[in-house]
Amino acid sequence: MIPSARLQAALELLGDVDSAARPADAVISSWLRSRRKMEDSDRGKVLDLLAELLRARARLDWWLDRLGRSDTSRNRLLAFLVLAEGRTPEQVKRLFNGGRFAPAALTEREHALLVKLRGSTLVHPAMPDDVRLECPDWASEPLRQRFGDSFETEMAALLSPPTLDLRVNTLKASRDGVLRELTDIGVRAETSTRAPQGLRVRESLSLARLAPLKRGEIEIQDEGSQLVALLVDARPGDRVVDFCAGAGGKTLAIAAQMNNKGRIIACDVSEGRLKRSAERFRKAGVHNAETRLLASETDRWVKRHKGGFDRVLVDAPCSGTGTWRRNPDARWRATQEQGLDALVALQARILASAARLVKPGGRLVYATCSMLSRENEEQVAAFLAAHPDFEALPLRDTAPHLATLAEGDHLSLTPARHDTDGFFAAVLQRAETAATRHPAQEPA
Ligand SMILES: C[S@@+](CC[C@H](N)C(=O)[O-])C[C@H]1O[C@@H](n2cnc3c(N)ncnc32)[C@H](O)[C@@H]1O
Repeated sequence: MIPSARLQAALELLGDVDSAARPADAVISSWLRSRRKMEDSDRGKVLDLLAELLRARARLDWWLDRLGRSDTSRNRLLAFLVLAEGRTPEQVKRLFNGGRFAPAALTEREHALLVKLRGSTLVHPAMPDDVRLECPDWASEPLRQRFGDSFETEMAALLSPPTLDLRVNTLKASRDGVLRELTDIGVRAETSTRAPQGLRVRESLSLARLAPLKRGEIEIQDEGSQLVALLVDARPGDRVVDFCAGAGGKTLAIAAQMNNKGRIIACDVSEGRLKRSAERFRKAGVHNAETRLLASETDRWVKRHKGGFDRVLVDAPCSGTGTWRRNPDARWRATQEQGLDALVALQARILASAARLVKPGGRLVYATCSMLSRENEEQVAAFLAAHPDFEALPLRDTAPHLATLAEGDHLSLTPARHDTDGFFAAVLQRAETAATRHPAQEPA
């Protein structure tokens, strides 16, 4: 594919992402399905460029606004080519040449824009900090409060490209075996530092090269997400609920921990996601998982099964602030759709309802991929205040090998500190019944 054709493909894709109500990864999946014949390397280059454009959005729009231009996809791309890639207006003109697969030829006004931008870079001294750091207004204050002096470092880490992390599915393969296979075909992979079944790939590659992925022997899963699934500490034979299972990423990891023994129920309010999870269970050789579509968090199924489970994971819908490396568009989407207040209220309702499923002595794990205290520590504190039969178990006790990843009692991961997505997880235990805790006091 010639460079101008790749630019045209990136421009079309950016236009689709900008105009869609769906997250960028859903738009990209549809686009990939319609471009099956495109060479892997071309696809990779188009997607890398799209990710760069999405990561630079606030800075590009700042420049366009300063120069009195509208923030169209085309203007963003033009500005990016000069500001981020250092191209001259003449070079851009040669790419935007109106050829068969190339972007339409530059207008005079567009050429003038390029000339005004020539010699500048993405960042300008007059740029407000939040623009420079690509931090949306709604998240700036809570993230500054959360990180204090480390705010800039954390924001900068969220602008770096994400790592490709894999989890080896122990139902089908061993980590050593998969690592050997990947190394043999020249993939630069290494074992994860903390997740026992994790591998990290240190290069940008086409997933088509990963044969174990096709065979269901590995899943793509951030190391942080793998650690959250580990905290559920599900044992073979347990009864487990994954309350917000989505497309089953954590359900798969938990089913493998359970060695396919016992029962895990993947619940969600999204039928589409649950369908995808069921397909993934089949591919991964998971036999102990089933899906349960809920009408809402208070679906009658929850009441009917109260006190029935050893482990309940609530991987709550959240602002996704911890995943901005991976989903740069989420910054500009999260609160447009729901608003942080509404999300926090929903999390509280989900947590309270799902807690009913936990049996005495059982555990409730509350997790988010958010880095905002309101969705994390404050949410857990409010839950504990309203549910005196639950207590928080310190991470140093539930997972001593992960103790250094704790803030207070809970797991707290950030891209800058741990080179994972941002994750939070709290392990909450329901008290045993008085009868089990104090058998001596039972009436004869
Ligand atoms: C963070 S995602 C889950 C990701 C998934 N656990 C994984 O590891 O791939 C949150 C999920 O919560 C679901 N959800 C939203 N509202 C819900 C509710 N009221 N009850 C249960 N699940 C809900 C969403 O559909 C979404 O799939």
